Amino acid sequence: MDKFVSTWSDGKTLPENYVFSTEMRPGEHVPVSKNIPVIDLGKAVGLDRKETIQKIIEASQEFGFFQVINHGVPQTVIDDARTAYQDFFDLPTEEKLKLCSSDISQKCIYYTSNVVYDEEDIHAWRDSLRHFCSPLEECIHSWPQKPTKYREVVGKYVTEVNEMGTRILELISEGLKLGVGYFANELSQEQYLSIHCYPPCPDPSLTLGLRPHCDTGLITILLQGTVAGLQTLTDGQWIGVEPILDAFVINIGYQLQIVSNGKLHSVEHRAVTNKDETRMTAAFFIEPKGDCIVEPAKALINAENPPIYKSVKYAEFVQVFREAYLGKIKNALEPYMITSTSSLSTE
Ligand SMILES: O=C(O)CCC(=O)C(=O)O
Ligand SMILES: [Fe+2]
Repeated sequence: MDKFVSTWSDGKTLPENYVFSTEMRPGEHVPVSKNIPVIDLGKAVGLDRKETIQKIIEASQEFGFFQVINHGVPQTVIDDARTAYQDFFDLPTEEKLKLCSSDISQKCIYYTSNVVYDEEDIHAWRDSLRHFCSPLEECIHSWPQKPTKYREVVGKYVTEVNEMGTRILELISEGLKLGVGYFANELSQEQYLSIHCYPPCPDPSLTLGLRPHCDTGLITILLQGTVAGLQTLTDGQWIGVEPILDAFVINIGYQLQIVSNGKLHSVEHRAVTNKDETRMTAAFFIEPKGDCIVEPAKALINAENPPIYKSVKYAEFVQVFREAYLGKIKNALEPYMITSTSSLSTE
């Protein structure tokens, strides 16, 4: 089982099946941007609440991304989880391989590049651990048994991060004028965590840690740490998201773009590698249940603002998304757009 990058890489050679096409390669110079808003979530209570909501909505429209500080997730919870992630990836290969699977229905898997590794021509420079988090009391038994503290500390982490995510969704709901608790139902009841480990790479200009994609669900909450690597496509240009220790990067997923009827944007992003340091990130995804029907919120639809997306069953959407991810179709949202190019293609 030597397909895992951290197992075989000597940091000196970049095999051909990790070299992306010229158009996909990240190249050398991508500036880190300070433009993506950093929002103080502590201000979401009291006098500054309205202004904070405004900032979240504007950032979600303009960038599809923002960072949050003063977010209420206790420092010890973040530190302990980070140690647990690190300790997991430091385990002997045989231990990690116990969780190796390409069966995406498994509740906890250790995989490399992409869960559909065998279907890819070019692989991404990354090993990942992914596990479901909802309902926690059921999923937790599938999580790694080693390091021994993993379940306890990551259990606390996902509980806190989910609670913060719920607060952010509540602010978004208020900002979109959808009322209280719009997302507090099956729209947000599926959660999972992906911990990505990007080992040092001999030539970061030729490969990617994670291909360009938009996230499928409502929102993603990423602990990026201090090593840069996340980039977003803004106005046709890739820009780096500034690493801020202990801040969380929030991004809008496709389902929130649908619910907001295109008001909020799910923006393409990718992860690049670097030569010197291992980069480890934790992405927490808040998503609808598989059988949940997602559609533009009725409160946002009127004669001037007709729906621009069709209703879609979330599990079906995820299927289409996987094909888009592998480049089989261009844009996962396209089949669900009411004013889509389908009318043009009949000409
Ligand atoms: O690791 C990162 O910086 C990005 C992770 C990400 O975009 C994802 O898991 O969907
Ligand atoms: Fe993502």
